[in-house]
Amino acid sequence: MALPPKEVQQIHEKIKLLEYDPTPDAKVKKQLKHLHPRLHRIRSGKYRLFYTFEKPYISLLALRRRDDDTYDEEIDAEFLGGLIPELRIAQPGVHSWEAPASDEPAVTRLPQPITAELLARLQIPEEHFARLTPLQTEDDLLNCPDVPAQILDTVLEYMFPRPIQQVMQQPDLQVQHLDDLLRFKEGELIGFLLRLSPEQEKYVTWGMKASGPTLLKGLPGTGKSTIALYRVRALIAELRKQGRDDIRILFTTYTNALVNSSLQLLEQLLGEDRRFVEVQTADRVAITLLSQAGSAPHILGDSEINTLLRQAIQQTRFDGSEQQQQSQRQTIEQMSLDYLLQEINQVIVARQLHTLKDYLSAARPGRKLPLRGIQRRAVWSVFETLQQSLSRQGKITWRQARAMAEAYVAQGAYTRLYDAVIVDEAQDLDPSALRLLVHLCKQSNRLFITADANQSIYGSGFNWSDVHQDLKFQGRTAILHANYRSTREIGEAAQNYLAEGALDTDNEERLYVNNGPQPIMRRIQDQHQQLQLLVSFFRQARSAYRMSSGACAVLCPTIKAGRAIAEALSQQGLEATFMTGQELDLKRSCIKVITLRSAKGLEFPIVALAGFLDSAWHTTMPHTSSDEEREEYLSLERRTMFVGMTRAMRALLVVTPQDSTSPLMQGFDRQYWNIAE
Ligand SMILES: Nc1ncnc2c1ncn2[C@@H]1O[C@H](COP(=O)(O)OP(=O)(O)OP(=O)(O)O)[C@@H](O)[C@H]1O
Repeated sequence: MALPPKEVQQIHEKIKLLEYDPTPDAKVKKQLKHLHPRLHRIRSGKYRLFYTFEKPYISLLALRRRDDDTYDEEIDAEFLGGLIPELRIAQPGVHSWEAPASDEPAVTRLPQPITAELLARLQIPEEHFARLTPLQTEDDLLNCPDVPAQILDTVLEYMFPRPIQQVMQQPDLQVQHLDDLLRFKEGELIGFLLRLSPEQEKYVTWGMKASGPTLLKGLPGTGKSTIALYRVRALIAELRKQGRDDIRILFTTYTNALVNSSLQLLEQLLGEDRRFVEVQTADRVAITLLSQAGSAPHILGDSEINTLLRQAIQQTRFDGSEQQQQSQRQTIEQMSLDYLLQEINQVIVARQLHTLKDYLSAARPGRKLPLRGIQRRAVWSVFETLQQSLSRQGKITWRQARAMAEAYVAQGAYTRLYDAVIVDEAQDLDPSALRLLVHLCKQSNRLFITADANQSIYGSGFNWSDVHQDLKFQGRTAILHANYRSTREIGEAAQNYLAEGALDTDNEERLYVNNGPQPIMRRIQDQHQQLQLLVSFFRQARSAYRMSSGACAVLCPTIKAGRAIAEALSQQGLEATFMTGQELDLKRSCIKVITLRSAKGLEFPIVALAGFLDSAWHTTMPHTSSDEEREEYLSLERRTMFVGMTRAMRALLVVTPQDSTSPLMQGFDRQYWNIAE
């Protein structure tokens, strides 16, 4: 991007030459076996272009200038670089960055000034010039909150070229025609598409002509969402082949934050054809349908439901003999409010059980606490009281809204069905939301679902075919094994932590493309220690990976802990913002502080899990007297922690309270985690 036009032309010619024949010729093209078995370079005037090749691809890794006083060998060696020295410590123990002295980071000056001319060549919008040109040091660039993270990263990348080890770990982007490189430089092309692995490529079109829907499973970071997006393109191509030009495809994500990022990728992937696709959360689909059906429901918030449920428990009159009534009351009192609400939501409302008889014989997959007939009667009575008070107030819950939308479509009242429906992150969808999506799809073989039960953080899993008879995936379930997001060290440490909370143990075989330092677990005594730790970790990781604050995230158990951490970090000069799931703005170049739950589906290069000091997670368990309920709760929250850990791409720190007795703060094995007090 930063090259002057004459040199661009020259380099372009050299790439053409490679396209024709990349093999070494002992003159311009040379193999650099001593640095890496597959590494080559081609000379182009003062520049060296480094590449690898493997039919049918040539991977262009970097372009380096050779100054008059450097030898080729020197530039090659420098270019290869090393792994990040400070973070590479494999032995447990205190890192250099934890020592108090590291609070005063060494100043690294930029190798050349940031000029307006340079910024223009890098295609950076002029509005940012005034903010960028005065910057002098690496730290200035890393911590420049009012410029978008992507822009800072472009300048950083130019100022501090990455060692080849890091470049090789970055995803491969695919260029269809060489001229696209020039078009990109001129700003006519927004970006390039990711090159999928052959395995992933296969699942983009897999089972499209089968007799039923397809399910794609896989560990975190294996590319499920990516494949789902590429599948949209494949479906459009297929429908076009059939002569269709009025295509309608629905792509659903779990959260609003994922709607935005999926839309951006679809725009890049589809260009004009983006108009054929609607991207929504399943809940938005349900609400839109209900308002089209003429009812604009008033939906209750979470805290309102808890209050109503408490009142319902008080008001419920249980039936039967005195003894039976007493035993029912006891059943309810011994259950935690959360567990009772989940029972009502997941088992009764979501499965649309309309009578006590249905509930008495219902399967309750994933629910560990067994409920006998008399106990189910008790739950049913509370459920009925709750329903009555809801209808008196003219309000409904989210679960009910989804169930109503499903019933509306199932009756055949809605005719604008979709040619294809893609459901990403289905593991936490309400059964009735899933059924709604099944009904909305014209043909069951155009339904494509991705899910990872181990990332289920709201419910306790379900059997697909219990949800809908069309959701039988025999012979149409695929599992992805290669993790492209996290390093092996992070992935394996997270898996080891998860062990007891796992719902799906199919994924024994795990592959990784990236390596890095072991994730870090530190036990702290107070808020002050936590803050010091976070500040040094982010400072050091940011500079080790040369990424701006926008690459960093703190994931917290509660909103309260998140707000406190964001404020404390900002006071220490590390701009940080707490964002709720609704407010999430991934482009902001500050440290994002979010809850563990709203991090679902997202990813960040540098992640810390913190804020457990004041949280119920480490002190108390919910009021409960049964082991089963406790076990179910713990495995759910363990999965939530697991989802948080697996958001990290390169560096992960988990901060836990030193005196915690909660099982959630245990289970860190020294074989996988770098642990110290
Ligand atoms: N073939 C590939 N090469 C390089 N990077 C890839 C490849 N496939 C996926 N990725 C990257 O890996 C990351 C994870 O992909 P994605 O979000 O699709 O995974 P996922 O399975 O949906 O993850 P999760 O279930 O944890 O949300 C993304 O940054 C994506 O761009």
